[in-house]
Amino acid sequence: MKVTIADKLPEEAIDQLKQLGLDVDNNPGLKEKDLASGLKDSQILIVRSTVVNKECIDHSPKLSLIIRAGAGVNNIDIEAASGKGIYVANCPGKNAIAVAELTLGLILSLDRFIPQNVSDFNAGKWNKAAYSKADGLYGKTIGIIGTGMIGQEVIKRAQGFGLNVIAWSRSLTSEMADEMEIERAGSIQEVAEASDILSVHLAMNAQTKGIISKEILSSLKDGAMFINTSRDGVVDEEALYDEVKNGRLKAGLDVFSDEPEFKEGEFESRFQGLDNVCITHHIGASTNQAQMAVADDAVDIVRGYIKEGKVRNWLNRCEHTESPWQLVVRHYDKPGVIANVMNELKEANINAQELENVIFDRKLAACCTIQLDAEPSEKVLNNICTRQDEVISATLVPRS
Ligand SMILES: NC(=O)c1ccc[n+]([C@@H]2O[C@H](COP(=O)([O-])OP(=O)(O)OC[C@H]3O[C@@H](n4cnc5c(N)ncnc54)[C@H](O)[C@@H]3O)[C@@H](O)[C@H]2O)c1
Ligand SMILES: O=C(O)[C@H](O)COP(=O)(O)O
Repeated sequence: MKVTIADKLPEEAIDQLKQLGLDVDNNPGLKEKDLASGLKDSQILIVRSTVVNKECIDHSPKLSLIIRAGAGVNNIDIEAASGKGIYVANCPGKNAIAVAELTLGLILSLDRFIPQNVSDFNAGKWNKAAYSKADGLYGKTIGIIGTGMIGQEVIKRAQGFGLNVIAWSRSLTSEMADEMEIERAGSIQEVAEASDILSVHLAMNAQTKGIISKEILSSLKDGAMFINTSRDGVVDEEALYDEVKNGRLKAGLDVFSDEPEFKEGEFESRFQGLDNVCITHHIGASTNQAQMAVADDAVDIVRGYIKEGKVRNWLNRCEHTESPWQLVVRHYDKPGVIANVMNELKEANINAQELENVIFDRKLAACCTIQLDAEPSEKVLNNICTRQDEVISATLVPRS
């Protein structure tokens, strides 16, 4: 089995994949356009931020599993993968601490002018007067949008700095907020109005696109900080640019819309040269600790897939099949039994949506559970049970 790696993974992970007996095509320089021509003979593709588009999926006949070695999966066309029966999985939480650490770094940098301090020092300029105008963080309020893995790690670190925390998240309950010792807000707007610092930690998807709108940004206090280490698409970047250009807000960003696809080289951004903006190179996840943790997780997903046929962190599984009926067939474990059951269902024009077959100790008998899109008639059930040398029992269970 062949695995293609289209981003940089630690050597240890490459070795572990080889030890699993895989043919490893380690090609970290591959870009979206390279992948778009397809992977002719790879069954598994591992990426970090490299885009896996529909063309890649349509032109990769053997591809069966795509792993995002990281958290955000907006670089993968999941809809196209689902249409071709390709598993998509990610490695959630493994880089959350690293991103939280960077988030605090951006906040401290903006408050204490750390990048400008260093850059002036290196240029031989001493400027204690200008750089003694920091406000300090203690006792201020940070607003957290999205209390997932990263949001929660940011909360702990912010509390360590003596910041008060107010948060909004779609699934944040009062009990959870009490446990985290934070204030729970009813809306993003409410968080923005109360915050000296607003930090966003949402996944990027159709519902969160532009969720940090012009109105949200304009309801931040004068001089407030806006921090984004999630994805550029969650914020109205035009509005953000206006707010930082006119000097009303400060921004700490690890993600922005014209982020280069290449790893090293010249580039231009409208955010360059603004003193109230601190931008890093999408390095939230790029500590050794996080990269090792993510890579270990990716290897473990591959291991589970090739050894047990199971995909951990499987993202594109249909959670709710409409199958109203479940057929449980206990049967003798020999060739053709399930095929005969399926044939009876096919004759009755009944579709089997999900199927699981498990085998008992002694390897004589097995149990097959099949989710059906329609109710089989008595006649179909009788036909299945008639093969007494194959079927022990067939029971129809309505799924509620
Ligand atoms: N800068 C980096 O290097 C870096 C590293 C890791 C993750 N990230 C980004 O940060 C994001 C969050 O990562 P995480 O590990 O905390 O993920 P997570 O899955 O634990 O949290 C995601 C959060 O987004 C919220 N969310 C998702 N869909 C939503 C919707 N439709 N409406 C409202 N809320 C929604 C969830 O409720 C949750 O609070 C990732 O998706 C990724 O884009 C960036
Ligand atoms: O979603 C993520 O995990 C991050 O954005 C990390 O991106 P990277 O793997 O390209 O560093």
